[in-house]
Amino acid sequence: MSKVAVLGAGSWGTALSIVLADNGHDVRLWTHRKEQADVINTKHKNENYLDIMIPEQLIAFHDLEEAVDDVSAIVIVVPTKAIRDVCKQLDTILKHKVTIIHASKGIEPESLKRVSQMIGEEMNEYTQEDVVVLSGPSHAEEVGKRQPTTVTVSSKDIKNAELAQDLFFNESFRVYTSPDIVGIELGGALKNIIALGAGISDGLGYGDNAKAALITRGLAEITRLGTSLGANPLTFLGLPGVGDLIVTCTSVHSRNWRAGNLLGKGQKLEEVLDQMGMVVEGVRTTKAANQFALKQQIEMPITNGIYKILFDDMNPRDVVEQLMNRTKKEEMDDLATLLRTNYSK
Ligand SMILES: NC(=O)C1=CN([C@@H]2O[C@H](COP(=O)(O)OP(=O)(O)OC[C@H]3O[C@@H](n4cnc5c(N)ncnc54)[C@H](OP(=O)(O)O)[C@@H]3O)[C@@H](O)[C@H]2O)C=CC1
Ligand SMILES: O=C(CO)COP(=O)(O)O
Repeated sequence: MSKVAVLGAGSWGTALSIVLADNGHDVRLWTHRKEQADVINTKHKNENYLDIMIPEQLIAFHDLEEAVDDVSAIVIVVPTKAIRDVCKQLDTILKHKVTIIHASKGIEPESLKRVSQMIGEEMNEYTQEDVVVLSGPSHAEEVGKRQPTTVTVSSKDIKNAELAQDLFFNESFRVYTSPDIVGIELGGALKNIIALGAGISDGLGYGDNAKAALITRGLAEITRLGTSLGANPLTFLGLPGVGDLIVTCTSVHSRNWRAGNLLGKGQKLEEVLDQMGMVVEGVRTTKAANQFALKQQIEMPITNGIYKILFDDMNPRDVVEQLMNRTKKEEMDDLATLLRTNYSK
């Protein structure tokens, strides 16, 4: 059994710690708030994040140096905007080489960097090739209850991905591997934009037809952006692509869907984020993807519409009207070309 530190004691960090503790590992859950570590260690609950009892062998730490002392693997699960800060701290205190896994889903506005790239940039002894991503349709609320869940791990070095697979795999948490880290990271990040859209659609009172259209056409534009950055288009048909799109667009557990739902009901972005109390990654990722799509002339009308609702205060109904009245086109056009090109390689 291994000694593993999980950095980030929100809902996902807590749920992944439970999986690791169930597998018999010595798990240290690090939080940047001392009072939260004390509550977890006395009540064995992380009340504001996950309504579930935490195994007693799972210990929360506030001191990062203590949390990572002598561990063989570190799982980073803070919101994407905190990745660089946490890695900078880690870089000054890590005394030995470990397996680094991350489970965060977002990309950085301006740079469009993926999380493994940010980790590689902030940690001297590591490159993005060393990092493993864990992603897939996996709401913390269900993982914490040991309900059947499947995810995918990926790294440039397949041995690292297999190490992560061995750490997490159990009878209710099935872990696949994939060689396509670019696609796995982008699938997990970009689906949050579409989940905001699905929430907006439900908030407006539209039905299943509209949501199915958003998921399907959303998948098309995510695939377009992903492949332009080097992802394999087939990855978007797997768990971290269509799988994660389905789970986030159709579940009340999703923070992105819930935020979108409030926007669709007429609330403003600031008030929505104030009441969420948890990270809504899709907001920053919409900004990043929209900037990139405009610059590279990649067709992403749904992302662009959601950007206008979030940042230009455009009325969601007007955005839907614009989307529905775009120029007539063939459904498959460039996607068919993408898939054909990939198959013929
Ligand atoms: N929740 C889920 O089901 C899933 C989430 N994810 C991804 O995991 C990542 C984390 O999400 P989730 O756990 O839901 O988020 P939460 O909002 O539930 O928790 C985020 C945690 O990170 C902490 N944090 C924020 N900034 C820092 C910082 N600078 N240093 C240290 N800790 C910090 C927060 O602390 P504080 O309490 O002080 O705010 C909080 O404990 C996201 O990228 C998300 O997309 C992926 C799959 C499933
Ligand atoms: O990524 C997730 C499930 O796979 C969680 O999505 P939310 O952040 O929208 O809750």
